Amino acid sequence: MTGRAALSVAEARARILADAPADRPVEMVPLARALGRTLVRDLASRRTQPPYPVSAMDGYAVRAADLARLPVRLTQIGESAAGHGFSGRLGPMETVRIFTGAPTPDGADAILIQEEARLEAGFIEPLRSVPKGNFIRPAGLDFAEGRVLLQAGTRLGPAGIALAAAMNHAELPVARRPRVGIVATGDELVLPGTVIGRDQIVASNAFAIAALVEDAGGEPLDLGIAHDDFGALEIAIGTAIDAGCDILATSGGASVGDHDLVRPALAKAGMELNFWRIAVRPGAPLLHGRLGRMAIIGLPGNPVSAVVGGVLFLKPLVRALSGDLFAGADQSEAAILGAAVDANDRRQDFMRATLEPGGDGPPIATPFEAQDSSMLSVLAKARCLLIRPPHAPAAKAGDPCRIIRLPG
Ligand SMILES: Nc1nc2c(c(=O)[nH]1)N[C@H]1C(S)=C(S)[C@@H](COP(=O)(O)OP(=O)(O)OC[C@H]3O[C@@H](n4cnc5c(N)ncnc54)[C@H](O)[C@@H]3O)O[C@H]1N2
Ligand code: MOO
Repeated sequence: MTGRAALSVAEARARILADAPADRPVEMVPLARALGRTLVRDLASRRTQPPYPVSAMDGYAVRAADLARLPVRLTQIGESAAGHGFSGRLGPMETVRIFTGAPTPDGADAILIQEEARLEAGFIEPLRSVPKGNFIRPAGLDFAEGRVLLQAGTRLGPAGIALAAAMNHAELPVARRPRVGIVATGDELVLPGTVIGRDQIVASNAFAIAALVEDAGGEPLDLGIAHDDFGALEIAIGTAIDAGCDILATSGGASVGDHDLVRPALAKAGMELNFWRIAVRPGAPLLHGRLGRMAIIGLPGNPVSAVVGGVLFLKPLVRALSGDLFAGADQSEAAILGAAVDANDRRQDFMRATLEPGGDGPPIATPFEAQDSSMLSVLAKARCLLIRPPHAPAAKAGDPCRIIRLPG
């Protein structure tokens, strides 16, 4: 970092999201593949639910007035089960055996549960009176045909998917998952599970970034490892464009060293740079730009910096391109410091921390001693990032703080 004022985390995220195209390609997906997808159109019900009055219990369909003065004896004239209603009509002192979910027969206005009736000499003898409407779910209790029950921008979870099914939609209009090309850069990198030479290290960033993308609702596309030369980077950039990537996420080569070629290679390919380097720790050499319709997020190579940059910037962009109207919402939540922390400098700090339940209050976040941005062993133990605002004064255990939970 140089001494000049760098963008804040919030400004950088806002600029990335402001640059994201609002019109997302739409695709229809079957209900079974809709989990986590975002609706792009309001969904109105194609039917009324329940479509007719139904019984909420197993028992007897009755006329409440017949039970006003007990004892009485009712004659059972038929049965109504779910899927097999009773086609006749209930007259005075008549009853129909009924089961949960079955249509209420014409003439009946209440359900007497079977625990409150007994069979007496071939008749049904109610043990109590019931009010009109007892245990009857009226038609349209849940929803009526034509009503919009799921709004555009809704992220579909189990309940939303069930509701869409109940509304008689087999396929749902959702935003196409953004495709994210991922390229790791560095001469030292080799794939896990291969023979590792001297001076080589195992490439791990692409796996973390792909997992983050998948978790956020995107479609990761691994473009492999590009060596630190213009040719290799050009090929990777070209492959991302040809594959129709919405985003190209690079890792490594983002800093100021002689072999940090990502920015010059992207510039050579025609990228319009939005910004490079921000006031954050870890992950300062973050880059954002645009190459045609493809957004570029250049993440630093340090493994923790790559993940933190992924959580803070790539995830909201993937969410935005997935149709999520709240993609830019603050991801942070309140917590209590579990240990003292030093005063912060001008970079907003995201310290790796444990997270424990705080009883009735907010959870307790305790930062690890080791905060080096190369240490995946610490990141993997962390449950959250403890946010230290720029120029925050020293704070002690018990002070309020803000955190971002880490995925997984
Ligand atoms: N003189 C300066 N040096 C550095 C600065 C600076 O401002 N001035 N910034 C530092 C900061 S902050 C960071 S973060 C790093 C980021 O550098 P790069 O993005 O160029 O990353 P590399 O140099 O390529 O790699 C850094 C580190 O991470 C390892 N790495 C890279 N890719 C992967 C991968 N896919 N999987 C696992 N590990 C990876 C790489 O071997 C290096 O050890 O720059 C500082 N320097
Ligand atoms: O920002 Mo770098 O991520 O300090 O290590």
